[in-house]
Amino acid sequence: MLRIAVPNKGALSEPAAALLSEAGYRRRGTAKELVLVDEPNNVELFFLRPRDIAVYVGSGTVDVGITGQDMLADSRTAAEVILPLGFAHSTFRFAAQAGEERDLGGLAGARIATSYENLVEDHLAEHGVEATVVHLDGAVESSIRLGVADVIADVVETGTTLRQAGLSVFGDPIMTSQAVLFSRPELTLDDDAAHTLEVLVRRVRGVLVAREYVLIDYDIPTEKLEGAVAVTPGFEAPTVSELHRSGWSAVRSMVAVSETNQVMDALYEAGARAILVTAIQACRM
Ligand SMILES: Nc1ncnc2c1ncn2[C@@H]1O[C@H](COP(=O)(O)OP(=O)(O)OP(=O)(O)O)[C@@H](O)[C@H]1O
Ligand SMILES: O=P(O)(O)OC[C@H]1O[C@H](OP(=O)(O)OP(=O)(O)O)[C@H](O)[C@@H]1O
Ligand SMILES: [Mg+2]
Repeated sequence: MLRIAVPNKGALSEPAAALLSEAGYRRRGTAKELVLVDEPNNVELFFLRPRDIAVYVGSGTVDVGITGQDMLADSRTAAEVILPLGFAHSTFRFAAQAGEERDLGGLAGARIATSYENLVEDHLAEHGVEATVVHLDGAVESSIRLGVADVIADVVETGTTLRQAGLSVFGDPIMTSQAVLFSRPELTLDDDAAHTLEVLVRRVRGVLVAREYVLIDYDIPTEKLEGAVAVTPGFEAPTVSELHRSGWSAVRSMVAVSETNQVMDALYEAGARAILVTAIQACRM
């Protein structure tokens, strides 16, 4: 069986469970269930704190895991990213009270509060800045007002939390992050587990593609086909069939969800009609 570490709490937990469930794996019944054996799929899921997942995977007790790249960096565990998972997108940034922003050099001697101590220390060391890192478990945005730090380094997604605390970011992002499926470097598995991992990766890729792409169908006068096909090249090539009306063709292709409306407009202008968009339920690429 392949052993997979899955986040049990926090921002990663629900999207990770949803992704695995869409990929055909069993969902746990309650948040109290810590281990789940999914016999038909040959996997054992361990629900662990996202911060600990790098430790388990790094030590080899679990084969692969899902966590955030920032947490992985903070764990200082040697890891190999198998697949970025397209959720929990965030940046990791310094922030200070509005008006107190500074450049990286201006951090010398400052007290920096963070839950990602190693990530911050490694970044400071890389840039030759000496500062005091204050470790806090969470809600670090409050630490400046409460007097334990001069600046913070934390996860920023929308920036809402920072704004509400009257803080603003400064300097370049320390890193950008998203959830990833990862293993330890040069993972060796028996044939059975190796095949299960291949299937897992193929299935998850399928879910990501199904989320990011739609199918587009349209009719086009055959003389205008080349122009339209150039707008919808698809992955390999679009499917073109004859319409039961002389001089017309029907085309089917995959298009990125984010570009759907621009593509439909461009197709219409290129002479396409009956342009239909359909969601992809599942796929194997
Ligand atoms: N608001 C958010 N938007 C996007 N990604 C986020 C957000 N908050 C956290 N993350 C990402 O989720 C991962 C786990 O962070 P999370 O906050 O869930 O862990 P934690 O702080 O240890 O747990 P908890 O918040 O439950 O104490 C990190 O990779 C982080 O970048
Ligand atoms: O930029 P935003 O969209 O506001 O999101 C970022 C916030 O989300 C996370 O907090 P979380 O809810 O995990 O609380 P924590 O600080 O206790 O970890 C993170 O630590 C930031 O505080
Ligand atoms: Mg958090």
